[in-house]
Amino acid sequence: MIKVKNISKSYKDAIVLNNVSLEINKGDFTAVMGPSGSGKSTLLYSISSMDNPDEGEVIFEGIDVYKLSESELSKFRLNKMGFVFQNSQMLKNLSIFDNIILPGMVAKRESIEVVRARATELMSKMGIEDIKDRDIREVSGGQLQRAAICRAMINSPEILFMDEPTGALNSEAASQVMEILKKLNQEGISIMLVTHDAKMASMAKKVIYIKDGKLAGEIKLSNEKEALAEIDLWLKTI
Ligand SMILES: Nc1ncnc2c1ncn2[C@@H]1O[C@H](COP(=O)(O)OP(=O)(O)OP(=O)(O)O)[C@@H](O)[C@H]1O
Repeated sequence: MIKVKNISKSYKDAIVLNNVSLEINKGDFTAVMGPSGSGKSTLLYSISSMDNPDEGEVIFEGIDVYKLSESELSKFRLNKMGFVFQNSQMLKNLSIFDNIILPGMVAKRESIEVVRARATELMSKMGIEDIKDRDIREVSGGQLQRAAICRAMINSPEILFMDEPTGALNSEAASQVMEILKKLNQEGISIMLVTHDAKMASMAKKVIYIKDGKLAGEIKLSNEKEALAEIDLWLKTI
C-alpha cells in the first residue's frame, strides 16, 4: 500500500532521518519504537504526508504523495488517512460529536446523514455514545482519546497514523484503547503508531526500531501471547 523510498530529513546540521526505506502493506499493524529523539515522529509525519522529507519518496497506492499540490494532498489525506497526533487536538467549544463529524463535513464526500450515522456507530463501538454532547473539557483522557480515534475514522480511512496514542493515559484506559485498535485492525484498517511502550507494541503485527534516524531493526510478531517477551528479548539485541 505504501512504499517509502530512501527518505532523509535534516534540521540545520542534524540528520534526523537517514535514508529510511520500508513498506506498509494493507492490513499491517506496525509499531515504531526507538530512543527519544531518534526520529520516530519525524518518520511518522513523513510517511503520513504531514511533513515532507528533504529526499526520497513516499508512494501511496502508486501515487507519489509529495508530487501532489497542497490542495490535492490535503484531499488525499482526508480521504485515505486518519490521524491521532498529540498536536491534532479537538476543538474547544464544539461538542465531542461535532468534533468527530468535522472531517466528514470538510471532505464533503457523503451526505451529513451518512456521516452522522457513522459517527454514532463509531461512538457506540468505542463505548462513548453517552458523552456525545459534552464539551471536550468535560471528559476523561481515555474518553477523549477514543473520541479522537472516532474522528480519525470518520472518513473510513485505509490507514490510521498515531503518535503515542496511549502516552497520556492510565494503564486501564490505555488497554481499552489498545483493544479498540486491535479490533479496528482485524476489521481491515492498517495502523502505524509510535510508542515507547513495549506492551503496546506487542499488540502490533510488526515492530520497527529507529535509532539515530536509521531503521535499526524489525521484528514480525505472530504469537500474541509471546509477543511482549519476544519484543523485550529483541530490544536487548539492538
Ligand atoms: N521542527 C524541528 N526543528 C528542529 N529540530 C527538530 C524539529 N522536529 C524534530 N526535531 C529534532 O529531530 C530529532 C528527532 O525528533 P523526533 O520528534 O522525530 O524524535 P522521536 O524519536 O519521535 O522522539 P520522542 O520519542 O522524544 O518523541 C530530535 O532531535 C528533535 O529535537
